[in-house]
Amino acid sequence: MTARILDGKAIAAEIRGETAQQTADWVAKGGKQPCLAAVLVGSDPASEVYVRNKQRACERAGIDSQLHRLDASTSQAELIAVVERLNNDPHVDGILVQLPLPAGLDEREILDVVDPMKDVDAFSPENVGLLVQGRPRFLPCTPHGVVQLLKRCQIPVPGKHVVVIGRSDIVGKPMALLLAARDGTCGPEAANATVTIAHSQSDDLEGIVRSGDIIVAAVGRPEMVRGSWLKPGAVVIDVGINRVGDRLVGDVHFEEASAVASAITPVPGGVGPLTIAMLLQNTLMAAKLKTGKA
Ligand SMILES: Nc1nc2c(c(=O)[nH]1)N[C@@H](CN(C=O)c1ccc(C(=O)N[C@@H](CCC(=O)O)C(=O)O)cc1)CN2
Ligand SMILES: [Mg+2]
Repeated sequence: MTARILDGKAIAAEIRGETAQQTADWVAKGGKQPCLAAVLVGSDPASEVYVRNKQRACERAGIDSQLHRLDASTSQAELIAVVERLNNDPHVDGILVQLPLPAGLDEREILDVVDPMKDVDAFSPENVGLLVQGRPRFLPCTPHGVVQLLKRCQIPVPGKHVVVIGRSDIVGKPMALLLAARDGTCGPEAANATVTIAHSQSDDLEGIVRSGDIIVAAVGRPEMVRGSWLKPGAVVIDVGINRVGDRLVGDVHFEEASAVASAITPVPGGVGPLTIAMLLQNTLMAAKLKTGKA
């Protein structure tokens, strides 16, 4: 079997186009141009690329953007003060603090300060809580991107066994919630899957992965999931982005997996671009929510 390649880059472009149109319609009707403020602390090269790509995507979608660059030596109190200033700035609709933060800064405490109505990453406790309760405000970008990818590639999810490998706050946990959501919860994104969360400490991880119809790999370990771990015909969604020398690889061994799976996302060009596409949607939604017209 040679797996079908799920072209996340093309789907992200399609979604960005839809958001650009929706933004133009909103502004034409007298709505305020949405504005996204990104906070980048330090100069991690990958974060620099992601923030630049977010700004470029905003520009192309007709969304205003700001970049607040802070030195790696910024203190916790200084960073909190910047976030609070953005919370109180009426021009700013969406705020994101690019992760990871430099060592010494308490990520959780910073994310707790972001105004939940401007929290377009959906990382604040209030927005995570709403998602858990099945009445989300903003959907978290990467998991929402995965659900859109599955939907737009017409991959059947209801009733399927999805194995999510990884339990991070950003991907694993919200991914499992969205995929397991029942109709009428989590909006049209409800997926009605049977979900297993597996991780590095799971007994018989290979056996668990082999029981999955759909595998979402988000462990952060280069090429950890081997082709021999997969059920023939499984769908493989690789959320990992790992730099190995000058190569970018996912958490799945792509060549081996492609020989066994029915469909697979590449790295790069799979899930990554969808994260940014979904961020734009959340930013437009934040601008609309402010007026009570979302
Ligand atoms: N505040 C946030 N921080 C981080 C998030 C996030 O959603 N919010 N996610 C990741 C980084 N990230 C966005 O911020 C992100 C990662 C990767 C991509 C992407 O398009 N990747 C490309 C490859 C690009 C490359 O060469 O590195 C791909 O997969 O094709 C977009 C966004 C952690 N931090
Ligand atoms: Mg990818």
